[in-house]
Amino acid sequence: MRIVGLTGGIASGKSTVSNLFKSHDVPVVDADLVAREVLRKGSGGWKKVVAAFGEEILLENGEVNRPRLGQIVFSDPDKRQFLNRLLAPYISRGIFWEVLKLWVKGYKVIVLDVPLLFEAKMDRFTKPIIVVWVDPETQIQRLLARDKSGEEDARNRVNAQMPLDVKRGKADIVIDNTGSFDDLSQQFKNVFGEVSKALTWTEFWRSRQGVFTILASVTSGVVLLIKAFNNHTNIL
Ligand SMILES: CC(C)(COP(=O)(O)OP(=O)(O)OC[C@H]1O[C@@H](n2cnc3c(N)ncnc32)[C@H](O)[C@@H]1O)[C@@H](O)C(=O)NCCC(=O)NCCS
Ligand SMILES: Nc1ncnc2c1ncn2[C@@H]1O[C@H](COP(=O)(O)OP(=O)(O)OP(=O)(O)O)[C@@H](O)[C@H]1O
Repeated sequence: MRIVGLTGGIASGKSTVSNLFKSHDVPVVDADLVAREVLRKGSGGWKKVVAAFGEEILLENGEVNRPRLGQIVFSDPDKRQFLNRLLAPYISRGIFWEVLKLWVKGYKVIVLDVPLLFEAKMDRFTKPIIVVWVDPETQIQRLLARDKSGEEDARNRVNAQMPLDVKRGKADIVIDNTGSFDDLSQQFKNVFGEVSKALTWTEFWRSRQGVFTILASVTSGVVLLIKAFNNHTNIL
């Protein structure tokens, strides 16, 4: 199995590239969606965040007011680090389960779309690492056009992340998304060909996917044993 890392900056085009992978039947685990789940009302992450940031970050229905929490953490690096530390274990666990489910289903290639792949040190588990790059001005313009949240908020969000040029330096494959959608599709064709090749054994172990495979095998073995035990005791 190959776990491909897909990262970049906010609004650099990760979801657009994810959609191209999905249209080629390659499943994508989206860290932003996992992060949303771990903040759902009543979940472990929600309880920690409410205890730390207070009930003023909640909507009337008890869900987290995401724009409000966003304003707080994207304008204050300490609070953002604090939130990251609170949620990181829940997000990593959520991603692990999503990958495990796809591994059990027998998928040979899985893409992890994680905006903070390097910051969260998840790059260790992925090979190759694809960085979707755009120049800073295009990034801001696309972010403003998409989120309509104002220039200050947009710049705060961009500045909250590792600079895209640094991420580009850490990539195995760079997709330059400064051009048109057609341009992106053309680059994607080459990337897809590269990603579909099998990993060599050295790449497999160096990227720690061997560790994941062992962990996944043990976990699914334990789950099967628990199920068998439950069935057995029900019969008794
Ligand atoms: C602060 C929150 C509530 C704001 O929610 P909002 O709906 O406005 O934004 P959304 O979640 O859609 O994120 C949009 C983009 O912001 C960037 N981003 C999100 N969290 C962070 C962060 N902690 N640091 C830097 N960039 C971030 C990512 O590029 C992401 O794609 C939310 O982003 C959040 O819970 N962040 C912490 C969890 C996290 O680290 N998520 C990233 C997954 S790796
Ligand atoms: N090549 C392109 N030309 C024009 N617009 C583009 C191009 N690629 C992406 N976009 C647009 O830019 C915006 C950001 O793209 P996308 O949502 O894919 O970024 P993202 O990296 O997933 O963002 P986030 O980190 O916030 O999840 C979207 O509105 C998308 O339609």
